[in-house]
Amino acid sequence: MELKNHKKIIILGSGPAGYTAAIYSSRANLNPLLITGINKGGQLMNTNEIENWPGDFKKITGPELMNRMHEHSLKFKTEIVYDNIISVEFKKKPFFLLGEYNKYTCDAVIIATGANPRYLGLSSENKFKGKGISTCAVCDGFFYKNKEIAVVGGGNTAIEETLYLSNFVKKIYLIHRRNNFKAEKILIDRLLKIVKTKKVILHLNSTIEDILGNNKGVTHLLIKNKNLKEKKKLKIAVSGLFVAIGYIPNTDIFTDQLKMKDGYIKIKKGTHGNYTQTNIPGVFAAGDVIDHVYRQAITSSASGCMAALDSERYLNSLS
Ligand SMILES: Cc1cc2nc3c(=O)[nH]c(=O)nc-3n(C[C@H](O)[C@H](O)[C@H](O)COP(=O)(O)OP(=O)(O)OC[C@H]3O[C@@H](n4cnc5c(N)ncnc54)[C@H](O)[C@@H]3O)c2cc1C
Repeated sequence: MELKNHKKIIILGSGPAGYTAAIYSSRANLNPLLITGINKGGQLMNTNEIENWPGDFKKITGPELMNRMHEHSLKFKTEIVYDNIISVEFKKKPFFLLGEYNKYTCDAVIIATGANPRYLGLSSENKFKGKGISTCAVCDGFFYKNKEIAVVGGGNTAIEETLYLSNFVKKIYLIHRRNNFKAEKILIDRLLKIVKTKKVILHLNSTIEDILGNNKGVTHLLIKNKNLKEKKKLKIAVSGLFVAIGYIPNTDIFTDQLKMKDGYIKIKKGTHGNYTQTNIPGVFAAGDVIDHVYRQAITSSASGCMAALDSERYLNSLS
């Protein structure tokens, strides 16, 4: 293995948070190295339609947007390498990162390794990803105006997504495998109010057995109620399914190094709000890897910018 040059700053991840951090760090003359990870471009590579990136009101695909971020980072001379980090040592200085192809050392690091939505695991789910299957109501809900859709899940996210979607879709079938919701009471109360209006139909103790459709996208779901003895499955007509069963932050390699909460990297609170600094000075984190609430391209980019500025201040303090 060739030992790469020591860097002032290394950015892990090539999603909106990583590229934004790279653009800011390069323009601050920090000569950052950005390591893309296996999924170059991040989560947005899986979407064909983005309508909420400010300034891009004409249809733009995820790969187009991420390619532009890549070009933008290169324009300011960010060094970009394709590698996947498999272990890190943050308890000693300089920080050490072991990739599949190379070893790296640096004075500061920005972790922007993102998160991945959890899916149900049905083979039909893969077939309809981006064609009726979504994991983000704020991103895709608008495409289902006045349509009948389903949401699956029983935690805060599922209920929040249902409440959000109920503002513009015609009807929502909320499918949950248990009898009770694992969400905050205030959310459940709001949900039950809408259930009374029949805009939301609950299918509790129920699982999705299959997703049916045609070449245009999802048309029906097959649902099984676990309490009913008969094997008959219910077929409901929907044009979209929002899978809201959680996210898995990409933080396995940091578990014995950094403080975490529910798998997300914990950042310090400061006098002016949240910093992007972790419990280890010099290690910063940005984007979906620290955020289980907003999970948007723009919020990830914004925290990538904050991490770049925070790390610049940190590096200045060393000299
Ligand atoms: C299908 C879909 C559609 C979406 N549509 C929209 C939309 O329309 N609008 C919107 O605002 N948001 C949308 N989102 C949400 C948005 O994509 C995310 O909020 C955003 O991508 C998060 O950016 P990020 O940079 O934090 O992480 P990610 O985009 O998750 O990128 C993480 C990066 O880290 C890298 N990485 C991971 N592990 C390692 C490692 N060990 N070593 C090195 N690198 C690593 C990965 O390769 C990847 O490049 C959508 C999400 C999905 C899944």
